[in-house]
Amino acid sequence: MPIDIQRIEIDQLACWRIRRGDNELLVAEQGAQVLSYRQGDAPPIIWLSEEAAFQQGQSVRGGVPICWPWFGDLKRNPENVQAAYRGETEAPFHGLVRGLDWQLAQQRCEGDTGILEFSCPQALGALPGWPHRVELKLQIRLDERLHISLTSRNLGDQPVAISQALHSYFAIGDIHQVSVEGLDGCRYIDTLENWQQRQQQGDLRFTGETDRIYLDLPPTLHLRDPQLNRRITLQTRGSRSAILWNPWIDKAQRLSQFADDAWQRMACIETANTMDDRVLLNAGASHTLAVSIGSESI
Ligand SMILES: O=P(O)(O)OC[C@H]1O[C@@H](O)[C@H](O)[C@@H](O)[C@@H]1O
Repeated sequence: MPIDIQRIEIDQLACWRIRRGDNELLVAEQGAQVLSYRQGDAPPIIWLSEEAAFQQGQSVRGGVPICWPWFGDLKRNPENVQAAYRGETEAPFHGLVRGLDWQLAQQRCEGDTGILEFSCPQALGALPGWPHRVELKLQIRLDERLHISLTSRNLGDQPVAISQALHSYFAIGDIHQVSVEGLDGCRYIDTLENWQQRQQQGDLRFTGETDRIYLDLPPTLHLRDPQLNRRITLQTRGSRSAILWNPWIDKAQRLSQFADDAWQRMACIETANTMDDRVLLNAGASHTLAVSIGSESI
């Protein structure tokens, strides 16, 4: 299986493209953000907005942005995650690293696998308002699936609490037809219903704006897509929570880099450590949050 790894530029962003046979993965150094992933001629698996902007300092809409060292609105995070931020200015949504330049530590092939490794040197004490020293690394591996793993190692001498997510946007045929399998019986927080806690019955179908934090999850979820005749599988490690998100009609109009009708063609399943699944990193401890993404015909 031929593997080709190339550095390319897309507008203002330095990117890496791995080709493995007829599979292609695109990753921006900024935010160590996976931008797109497709297998052969099939529609992409990871969704990238047709209105995506490739500008410095601004997360690209689509792909897999990294939310770290907190997920979402800091004020909605557990106390110890909030306390880790000491900044005077309002804490940015989804943490501090998605618009930063990460460094490519390595690009290599191991047999049939293409590998990129990035590190975020700013997390070692230079993030604004976040005075902790954490070694933060992202490894991306492409074999017949896409494997993304984010490792945080606390190099300080005090514990530090983080929440985080691999904010994955999936490309789908039609939001009205897809379902997410594996959530049955799980607790979730419905952020659109006053953050009330509920319990999932059966598979999830999208019937309106959806913004939920699922808890106590099993390690495998599926996104079933009858229109594209496929089932995307997510296998996670180091995670018991995920955010299921679709902005639907009104919020789509308020989002940056997002076409008014794009909500029909994407759904986010964000592999996470959030709410009571947050991570407390003791001095010297490390934690890896990982997802492997594959697709099969149905
Ligand atoms: O526009 P952003 O900052 O990339 O956030 C997109 C979405 O990210 C999701 O993770 C949140 O649950 C949503 O509430 C949010 O709208």
